[in-house]
Amino acid sequence: MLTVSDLVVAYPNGRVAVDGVSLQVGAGETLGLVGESGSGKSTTARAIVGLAPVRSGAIAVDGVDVVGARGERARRLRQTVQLVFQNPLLSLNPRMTIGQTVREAVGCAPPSPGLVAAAEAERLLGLVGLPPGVSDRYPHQFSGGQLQRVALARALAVRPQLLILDEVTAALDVSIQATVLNLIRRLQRELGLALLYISHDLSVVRYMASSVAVMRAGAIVESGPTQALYDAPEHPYTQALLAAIPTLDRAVAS
Ligand SMILES: Nc1ncnc2c1ncn2[C@@H]1O[C@H](COP(=O)(O)OP(=O)(O)OP(=O)(O)O)[C@@H](O)[C@H]1O
Repeated sequence: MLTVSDLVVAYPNGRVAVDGVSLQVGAGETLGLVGESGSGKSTTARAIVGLAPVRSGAIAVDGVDVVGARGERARRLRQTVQLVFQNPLLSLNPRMTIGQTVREAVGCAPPSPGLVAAAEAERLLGLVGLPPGVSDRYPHQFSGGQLQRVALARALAVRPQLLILDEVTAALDVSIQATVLNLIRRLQRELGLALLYISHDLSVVRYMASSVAVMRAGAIVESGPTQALYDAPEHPYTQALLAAIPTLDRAVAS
């Protein structure tokens, strides 16, 4: 579903934020991308949706080239891959009700006979666990955890095959974090989505991902199946990250 090969991203100020990254996510799989702040995780995510200045390398989403995509190819990509960020307030239009926001996204999905946008928006808001009757409310009337559900509903509305989640629970309380993580796992199972799950938090990634890539200073230093990598990390950087692992696991499991 996603193949990134030797990706180099350089910002206009000359900063090389991603320097030779390669990774793959198969259909229905979850790859975790971990690393400290500034290691280039978000830049990699932005490059995959065509929002970062790629200097060299290749990115293919479901076989479609991302780099330089315009017109119909860009439109197809916007439908196939969706990106959800840490702060949904910044990405949701404050002047639109959440019903309008999700309905608009439903309109970007491939046409489906008999699908009524308003009913589909209601269904999606229910699917992410929001109570009935919230469609007429505005973003500022929701808590952080609820807004992240709205952002997920909007992303799912276009029926993507690949979802990139960038620090989506980092701003949430630990108990809410656990609920949102479980929601994402359930949605992924039910919808068969491929996930690129980005976080600096290794305990979250262990819970979410079947394989993991560890990023440092723009490069992948180690990758492999989650269990094997956590049990026997080879790179000193991975070992240091794992030594500092927090204790979310119990909260998630409860
Ligand atoms: N628009 C930009 N222009 C110039 N440099 C940038 C830009 N965005 C990010 N950078 C730099 O690129 C590097 C990688 O940043 P990036 O946000 O991709 O890392 P990250 O691992 O996602 O970190 P964080 O979790 O803090 O977002 C950093 O040094 C950052 O300062």
